[in-house]
Amino acid sequence: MSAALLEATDLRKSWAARGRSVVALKEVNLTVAPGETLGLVGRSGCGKSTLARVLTRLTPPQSGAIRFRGEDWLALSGAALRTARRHMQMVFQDPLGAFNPRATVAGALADPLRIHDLVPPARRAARIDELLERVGLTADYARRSILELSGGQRQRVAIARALACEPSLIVLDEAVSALDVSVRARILDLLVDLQREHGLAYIFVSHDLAAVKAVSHRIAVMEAGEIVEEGPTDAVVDHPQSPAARALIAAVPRLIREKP
Ligand SMILES: Nc1ncnc2c1ncn2[C@@H]1O[C@H](COP(=O)(O)OP(=O)(O)OP(=O)(O)O)[C@@H](O)[C@H]1O
Repeated sequence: MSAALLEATDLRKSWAARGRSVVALKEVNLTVAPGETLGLVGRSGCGKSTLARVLTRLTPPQSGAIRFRGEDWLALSGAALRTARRHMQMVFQDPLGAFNPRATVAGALADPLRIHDLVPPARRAARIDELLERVGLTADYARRSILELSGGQRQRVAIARALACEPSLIVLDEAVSALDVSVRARILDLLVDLQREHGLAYIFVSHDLAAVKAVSHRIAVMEAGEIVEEGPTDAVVDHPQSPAARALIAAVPRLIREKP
């Protein structure tokens, strides 16, 4: 039996755009172990978001296989898929698009608790307070509207909503890219703390190698729909082998590169 939490094999995906076909993924293979962060990095348009969407089953691949928690993930449907989905959560760059803008924070966090029947109704309010506390927000945020939050606060609520599902894997697609540097650093610290506490695995998708380096155990470098390099974070950052990895490293300011 494989020890991988997630194992993707030979994923292929093309998009139809303006009458022609764009190959976004060509035979992509990757694995993620329980409790591990795989950083997925590459320049704009290389296929990172497509891969994130295929792994989370927001988009079907043309071919390939995905095993998640020992199950054939692409074969699940109906009630079995709805039940299994809570184990793989996704956080996007713009969480506003992922929330009902009219919802309150409490409403947004109550949805997964109710849908997946994770805590009895009488315990929900207390669980929402706990989740807010876990992401560094006070309980009085529960009453606020999603619209009145800052980008960083909204991203914390998006992470809290993912945590509410008690997932084994969170796919974060450019989840900190829109935040200013100090907020970004605090969210990255939060992700690392949550991983230690809950044994979560992450796929951390970003074009920003400095952010990827800060949180990842391993890095996979994508170029034109393929993973062209993959290895432990230090090996990829210190001794990049592929032109794509070298170009990404050259683009990181020297002070960040040399930070311990
Ligand atoms: N819904 C879609 N319809 C048509 N083409 C798409 C669609 N989504 C992505 N593509 C194309 O697939 C390729 C890969 O795009 P993708 O968004 O996966 O890259 P990315 O690495 O995430 O880029 P970025 O960092 O800019 O978000 C690009 O050529 C893109 O134009």
